[in-house]
Amino acid sequence: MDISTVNALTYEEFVELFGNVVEKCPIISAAIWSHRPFKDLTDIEAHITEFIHSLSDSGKEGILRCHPDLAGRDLQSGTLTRESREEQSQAGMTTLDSAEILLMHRLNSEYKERFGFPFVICARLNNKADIVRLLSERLKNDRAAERELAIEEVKKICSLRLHNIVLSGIQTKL
Ligand SMILES: NC(=O)N[C@H]1NC(=O)NC1=O
Repeated sequence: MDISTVNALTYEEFVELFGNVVEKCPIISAAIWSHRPFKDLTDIEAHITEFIHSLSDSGKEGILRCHPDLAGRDLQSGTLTRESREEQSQAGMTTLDSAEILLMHRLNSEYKERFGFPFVICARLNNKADIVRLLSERLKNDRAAERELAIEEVKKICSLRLHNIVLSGIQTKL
């Protein structure tokens, strides 16, 4: 799919296609649609980044709260979004043994208790061991630093989702 195809999408088509590039935050694609025509994919990403950075701290934390836990309840009950399921599967979260699931639950709860939002990391860029190590390490950060770090991870997830949509040409959805 080239950029002229993207620029020709109606608002409804655009949100249908890009609505989940930031997990469960279709408002972001709804907002950036009005910035068409986009020069290229990098331009779309820049508008998404600008939107996210313009949010207050509570707005950024709201974005983080839209993310499902890694190896959490949604994964166990099969209610993850398609994108999240694929990402969690790629990071090995779908094949944890019961001790590893318990460890993830314990660390996720500890993290949420401390920061008030879930631990977010780009699962496609990390394996199981990285995730457990970074979850433990990031628990030591202060809330402001952790919020910013987690938002950087949201941007990485978003970038990979965007590239996936455009490069794999999910034309069937158009
Ligand atoms: N909590 C969390 O990091 N969730 C996610 N990360 C990712 O790459 N996909 C997700 O759903």
